[in-house]
Amino acid sequence: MITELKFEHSELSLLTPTQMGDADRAAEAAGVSGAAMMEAAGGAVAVAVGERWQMRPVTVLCGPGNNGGDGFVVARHLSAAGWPVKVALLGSREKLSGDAARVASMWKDELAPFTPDSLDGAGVIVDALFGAGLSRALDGQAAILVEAMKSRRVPICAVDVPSGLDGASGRVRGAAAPADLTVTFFRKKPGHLLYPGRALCGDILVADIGTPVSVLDAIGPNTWENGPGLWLGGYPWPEPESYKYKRGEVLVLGGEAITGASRMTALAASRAGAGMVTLAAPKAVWSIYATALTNVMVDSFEGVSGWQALLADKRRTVIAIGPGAGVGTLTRRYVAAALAMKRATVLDADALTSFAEAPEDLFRAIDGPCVMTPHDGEFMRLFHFEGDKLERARAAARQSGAIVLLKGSDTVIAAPDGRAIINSNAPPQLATGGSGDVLTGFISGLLAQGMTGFEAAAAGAWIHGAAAAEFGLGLVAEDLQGVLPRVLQKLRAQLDA
Ligand SMILES: NC(=O)C1=CN([C@@H]2O[C@H](COP(=O)(O)OP(=O)(O)OC[C@H]3O[C@@H](n4cnc5c(N)ncnc54)[C@H](O)[C@@H]3O)[C@@H](O)[C@H]2O)[C@@H](O)CC1
Ligand SMILES: [K+]
Repeated sequence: MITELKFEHSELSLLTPTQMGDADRAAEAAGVSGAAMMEAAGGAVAVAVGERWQMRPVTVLCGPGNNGGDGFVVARHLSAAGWPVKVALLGSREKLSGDAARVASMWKDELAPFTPDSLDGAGVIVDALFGAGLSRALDGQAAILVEAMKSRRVPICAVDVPSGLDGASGRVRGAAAPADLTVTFFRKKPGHLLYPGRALCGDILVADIGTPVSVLDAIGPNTWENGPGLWLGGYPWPEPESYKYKRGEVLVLGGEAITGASRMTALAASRAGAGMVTLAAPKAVWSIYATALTNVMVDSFEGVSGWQALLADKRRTVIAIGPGAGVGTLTRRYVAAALAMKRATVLDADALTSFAEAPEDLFRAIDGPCVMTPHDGEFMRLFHFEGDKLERARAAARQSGAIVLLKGSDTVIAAPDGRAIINSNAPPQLATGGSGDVLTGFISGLLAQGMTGFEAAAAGAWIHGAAAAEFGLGLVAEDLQGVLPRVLQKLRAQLDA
């Protein structure tokens, strides 16, 4: 069994705007002044702008808080480097305080009026209106300027976040202009990865502004961006002493009407490294499965008692149900029988939809390690939570007691204890029929080899995205398991390097 990984200090940690405020205060308490961090932040943005764009007129839009303070530092650096710089401030210099007031006083030129005219002639705009301190929807002059930025088609560099983007949820409050480049500090925020925020940020750079990593001790991040750094250390590579049962056996329930889905799940589970994979085929369609599968064993069964007999074999450490299973009472009973074994179980697709009328029955039955992999529609049939994707997935995990992997271009993986991971490597071509069946297989295969549900779901989602990216355009779901070996070889090389 692999011990649960700890990754509080990881570079993949995500901090909400509130946590980022805590981090800034803790950094100050540790002796890094706010002024120094603001200088570092503005300096990093100026360097990023200089690296991305050739010298050209720039308009820096500054807000009334420290995000605006960063803007003044950017303006000073670019101006010193010879760039023609205009600065427009929302509000007045007199209303600025603290570090922002100090850096504003170092800007000796006149301020441009805070109107869309300030954007005239700009070859790049630095958006430093609001960052972590956004406290309400944009309105008035701020909203007018953001709308003007949106309509100008001038490249934008956002400081910390595109102003108006809520760093916690990825939602837009009032308005936000899409940036080409976003430079954020110390750690990313969930809103950089959750849609629509992700699409508004453009390329994201994380700059080190001197925040000591030890500030994370008190904050205790419980949200991460998915990446090998979270689970590669515990990845179940085949070892010389492994034998097939040590690498677990996955039992996949085969459907009667649709036989392709569970076959893809089974093949994906074996590619992901399960020692054995058995497809449980209803007697009536056994021959279809048997002729189509070679490295996957096919066992026929009849009815719930037949299924229970297959489950009775204790070597079958992981059970995967859902792809092509069919919606209805029978699938509900198959799921209940599987959950009663208290083994690692992956529930997908029809296994979830079959409980639309009585989700509580499903939650009550979950008593062992369980991973659910709903897409939005399936999720809404079982859960009725409001909020952003992170909040909904977390609430669902807490209510059901399962690891909930809520699919999408920003897949969220949440654990009942509140931890969550946002996946960010899925290319658009992954949105193709059957790709979910493959994901269920990858996760099952990793569970079979001893990963925990949370890690298996995270690693499964990541290798799924990486396989799609590796294949490129023209992908169909069946291609995913075929390119998995290349993804695994690259991961292995990364580990060995
Ligand atoms: N030590 C620190 O705290 C550091 C902060 N940094 C920067 O500071 C930012 C956070 O600074 P703040 O906490 O001052 O917050 P912001 O500068 O993001 O915004 C807060 C200000 O905007 C006003 N405001 C919020 N929403 C508004 C709305 N919709 N319409 C009009 N006014 C609105 C608030 O009343 C307040 O005056 C970060 O995003 C980052 O860019 C960096 O300089 C690094 C160091
Ligand atoms: K901003």
